[in-house]
Amino acid sequence: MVSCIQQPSVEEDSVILFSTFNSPEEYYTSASSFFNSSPPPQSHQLSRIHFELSVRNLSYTICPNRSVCPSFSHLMQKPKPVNILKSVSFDARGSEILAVVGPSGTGKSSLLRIISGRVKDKDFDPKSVLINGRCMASTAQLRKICGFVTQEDNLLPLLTVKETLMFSAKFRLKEKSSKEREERVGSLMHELGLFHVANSFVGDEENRGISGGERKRVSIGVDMIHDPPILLLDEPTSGLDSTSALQVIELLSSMAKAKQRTVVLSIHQPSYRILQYIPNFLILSRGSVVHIGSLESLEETITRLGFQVPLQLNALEFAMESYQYIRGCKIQNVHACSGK
Ligand SMILES: Nc1ncnc2c1ncn2[C@@H]1O[C@H](COP(=O)(O)OP(=O)(O)OP(=O)(O)O)[C@@H](O)[C@H]1O
Repeated sequence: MVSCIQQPSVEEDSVILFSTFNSPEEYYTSASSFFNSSPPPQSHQLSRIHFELSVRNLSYTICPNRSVCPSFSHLMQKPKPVNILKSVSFDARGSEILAVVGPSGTGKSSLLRIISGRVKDKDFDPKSVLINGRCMASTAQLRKICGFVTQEDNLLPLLTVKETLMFSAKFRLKEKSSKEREERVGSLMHELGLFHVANSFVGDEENRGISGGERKRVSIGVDMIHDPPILLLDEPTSGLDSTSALQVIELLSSMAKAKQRTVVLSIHQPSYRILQYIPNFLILSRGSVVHIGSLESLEETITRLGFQVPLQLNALEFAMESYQYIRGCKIQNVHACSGK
């Protein structure tokens, strides 16, 4: 159900905010019927729809569950609940990349899995995730709106790139005709720069196929086939050489801009060139937010705390290496990221 639509003004390049929807298709259909009133819909108008992702006071605790043989149970400690995320709040805007960074085991993957709806409803409160200001009702709703690219790709080595995307289209675009699915796969391959390898096997470590960067782009395509407005990626550059990593981030940045998509990704040690494509960072330390904002604002915070970033490091590297020192300098204004 779309409950609130603001009249768009194309001339003013206005942002259209929809409050409630059940899926991207529903959203786009509503948008197009809205535009249908007058004048007729234009693709550039539809592409202006923004989805702002907000997270408010998100906490996540797991109680590890281990089933043991009763005769050994007296030897084993009862697992304690693990508090993985603590009151995490941030905003991610459409058309931009927000990078989640932090030391290993700090909760980056858990955060992305939760927002993408891959965690059971009973384990967290879906209401702590808001899209365009409206609380999400369930993880099922999140799964429909957010595409999620996991760190490990789950591609079938003996399928070609085109077959892989057609396979995903068959499951995720059930209501479309095969011609429409073929068209969607074609435009996606074009968008992802995969046309030249359309008929190459994906391959794996044993059967050499496409390159690592191309595999990553295929994985992104598999989860983008239904054109989700919010795209979450867990370490999309891991295992890639610096050039391929840069290509993936460049691609995500241009896709975010072209279709007003909201991109949130986790990343380890981004290179200087990659940093140019990421306007905002969310730094996590032991499940808590220690900084949200641009690299420049991080630098300012570090200086304000009396530290100096060494010449050979950038502010992010310094913050990551000395995170225990900057813990506690949480920037309270969660709107810093969205410039509100
Ligand atoms: N199912 C689970 N059972 C027990 N502990 C878990 C479980 N899932 C996550 N954790 C713990 O939660 C913490 C955060 O894990 P998470 O994978 O989110 O971290 P991360 O920042 O993505 O790490 P990395 O950068 O190494 O991938 C870790 O200490 C991890 O051991």
